Amino acid sequence: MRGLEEEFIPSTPGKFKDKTYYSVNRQFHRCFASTSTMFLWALFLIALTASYWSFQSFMDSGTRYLSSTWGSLHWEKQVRDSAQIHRVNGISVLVTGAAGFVGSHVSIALKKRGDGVVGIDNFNNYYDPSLKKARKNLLNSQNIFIVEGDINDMRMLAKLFDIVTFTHVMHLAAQAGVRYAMENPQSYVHSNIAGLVTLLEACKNANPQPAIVWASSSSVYGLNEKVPFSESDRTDQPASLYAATKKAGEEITHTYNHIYGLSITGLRFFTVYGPWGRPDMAYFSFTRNILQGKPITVYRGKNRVDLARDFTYIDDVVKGCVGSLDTAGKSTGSGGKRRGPALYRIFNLGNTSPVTVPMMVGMLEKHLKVKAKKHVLDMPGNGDVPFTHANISSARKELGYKPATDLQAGLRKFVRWYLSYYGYSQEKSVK
Ligand SMILES: O=C(O)[C@H]1O[C@H](OP(=O)(O)OP(=O)(O)OC[C@H]2O[C@@H](n3ccc(=O)[nH]c3=O)[C@H](O)[C@@H]2O)[C@H](O)[C@@H](O)[C@H]1O
Repeated sequence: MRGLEEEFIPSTPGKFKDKTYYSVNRQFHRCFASTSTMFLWALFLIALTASYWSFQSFMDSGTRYLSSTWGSLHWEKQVRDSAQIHRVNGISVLVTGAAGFVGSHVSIALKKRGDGVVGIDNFNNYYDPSLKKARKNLLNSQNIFIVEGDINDMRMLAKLFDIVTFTHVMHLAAQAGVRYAMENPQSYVHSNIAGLVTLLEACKNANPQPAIVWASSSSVYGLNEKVPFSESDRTDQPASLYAATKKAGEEITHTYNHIYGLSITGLRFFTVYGPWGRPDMAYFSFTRNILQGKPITVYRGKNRVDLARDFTYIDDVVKGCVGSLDTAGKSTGSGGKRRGPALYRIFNLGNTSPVTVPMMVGMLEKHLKVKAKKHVLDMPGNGDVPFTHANISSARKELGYKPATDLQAGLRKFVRWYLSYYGYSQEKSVK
């Protein structure tokens, strides 16, 4: 006897003979109504749905394996290749904020001497993201891979530590800028507090744990009036939310050192400037406005005293960062517990020779060969401090830090880069 399905469902369309069509059709309707046929149809529909879902998941995993998004095999290969160490006793460093100003410079310096470097950056639009993309392209050309992601993404961080045994983390991702904190306070909490804690959690969980070097800020000295600023001076009078989040970062990292044995080095950067710099900073935006014939606003302190900054050239800061990584020692924790004492250090990375803002403008005018249209304004209560001045004796002793570029020479290099990057004719503007 033939089974029902063989009887009524042709294996190949067109096999039915005309003379049997009506009787088959009658039987078909009769049988379709029968319970067993219903059951077969239901089975057929279930099988169809199941194959649709497995096809979908096949397509998803295919995309995962082939694409460059995080977690894919291709992505993992890029991360591993970038983390490869090419020198004896080299280190493998996860650089956060790698498409940023200091991050891009530090990444290149490490890669050049043969260390493994993997970057991470969220490419946010606090300032022109095309500059960050240009820095990224520069890093890619040096075989440094930058993961596009946020330090608040714990899963992604865990994945990175799963793929690579990072010996160090250079944590430079942050919401920067003193005055912007009044416009967007939440962004400081998101990056400088929540993001920092997420990163520290990932480092704490890693086995072995990396040593951490991270960017604090000269702004933690706030209203401190004792000059020059030493690391032991009071830092409990921040003048801006930015400063407060950096100060909080110093306390938070201390707890991770204390409880989990993470090696921590906090670097208080003093108004870092130079080629590939940040467009939101005064020297950068002044250059743009001067070249475009637009006015610049120069703030002035109480009693008409000029504001001053201990402007620090990027190459000097990079040396301080690399020196910190090289002397950081090991983290001692494992399995979420501290197993011995680990270093906790804080260093000023400044230049030790403050320059007033009007003097800085004069240097730019000289290099650009254009007079600035200055509007002098009393400093509004926007989080600014009147002056900064670093005592760098600790960094000199412990890191061999020795700033070598004064503001005049550093701004010349910056202007040269600016004119070339933005397509100005160099002969006309710079000596
Ligand atoms: O050391 C730090 O930890 C910080 O350094 C930097 O902050 P600041 O020292 O404030 O630099 P920056 O904005 O270039 O203003 C310089 C001077 O120009 C004055 N200034 C500024 C703008 C303006 O329009 N006019 C003006 O006179 C202004 O009043 C000030 O006196 C980083 O941005 C910050 O992220 C952080 O890293």
